[in-house]
Amino acid sequence: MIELKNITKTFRKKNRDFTALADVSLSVEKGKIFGVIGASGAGKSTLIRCVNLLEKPTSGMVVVDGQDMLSLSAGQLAEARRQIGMIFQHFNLLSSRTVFDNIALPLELSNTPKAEINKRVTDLLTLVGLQDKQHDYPSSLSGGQKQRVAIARTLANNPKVLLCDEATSALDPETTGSILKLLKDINRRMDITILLITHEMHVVKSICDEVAVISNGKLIEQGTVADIFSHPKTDLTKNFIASALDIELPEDFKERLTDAPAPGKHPLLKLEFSGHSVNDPVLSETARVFGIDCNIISARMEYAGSVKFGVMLIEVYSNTDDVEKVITFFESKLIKTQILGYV
Ligand SMILES: Nc1ncnc2c1ncn2[C@@H]1O[C@H](COP(=O)(O)OP(=O)(O)OP(=O)(O)O)[C@@H](O)[C@H]1O
Repeated sequence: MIELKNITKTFRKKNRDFTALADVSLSVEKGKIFGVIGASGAGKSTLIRCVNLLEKPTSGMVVVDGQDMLSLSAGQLAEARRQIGMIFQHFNLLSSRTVFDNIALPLELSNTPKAEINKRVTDLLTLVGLQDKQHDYPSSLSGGQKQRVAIARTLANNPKVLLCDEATSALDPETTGSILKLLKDINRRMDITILLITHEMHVVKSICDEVAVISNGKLIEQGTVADIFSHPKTDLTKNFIASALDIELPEDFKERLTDAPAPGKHPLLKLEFSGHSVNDPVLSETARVFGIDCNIISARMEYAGSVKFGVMLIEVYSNTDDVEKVITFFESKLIKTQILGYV
């Protein structure tokens, strides 16, 4: 449905050429959700804006639903863009129009008959769960409600593709979850292909089928979410995954945590499981082999396909010498292990 082939984009900055995208190629199959993740300035916005030619690539090819976008006339491009919806971090609603009228706008612009507009907008309001807000103005809505209006508005034209430019970055975690669920629902029910950009791996983990990691304008890794999560190759990808899995030490432990060992305190270890880790019952083996008990303080284990990955914080009931043996044992199972301190 979306194909970017060898896209390069250079900007002229202070009389010098700056390469924002370098030879980027990606392909999104119909009906899939594809995420592009990267840090600030990596080139994510430039990349997604190349799909509907809000940004014209310096070289390369953009094909959407079989159409070579760069070969279209202005009229054909306007028509093609109607098939490509886009939502933004800051919603871009018209403050002088009600919720209903914001959603109706694209239909008015395409001269849709009034009765049809009423029916379509009412259906869309139901789809995004905002029937009771139709007469309200954007200023009285929460961020999540504003994004629902923006989603309904972009769906009014029945697009085949939805581009999401950091669509949940301005929202709190709970609202983010509900918007991601809505996007997944739209993808499934309406068979809309979604390309999203984000700097948050949990967004990718929640709804994407495939992911590409962008750094300095280059795609440095791409594959299915299961593959990338279970076998990340680059440090950047590993860091993004770690941020999606990060777990907090409970307050009580934070207060008691010291850097140095002390009588009566136990080492607190952080174990990181990746797709490379051996899937053995390591905690019970530790107890059996070394006679050392472990207490799980906090854990977050996830599965990508059949591969387990995640983070676990454990308290080890042993003296300092013994803990080195335990760490060596975990490392032999390819579980990355670190002493966080003593509690
Ligand atoms: N119109 C422009 N003119 C000059 N440079 C630009 C232009 N647009 C983007 N850039 C540069 O291209 C690089 C990539 O920008 P882009 O906005 O695509 O990054 P991003 O990954 O979306 O970042 P963020 O998450 O902070 O929005 C940046 O260094 C930016 O300064």
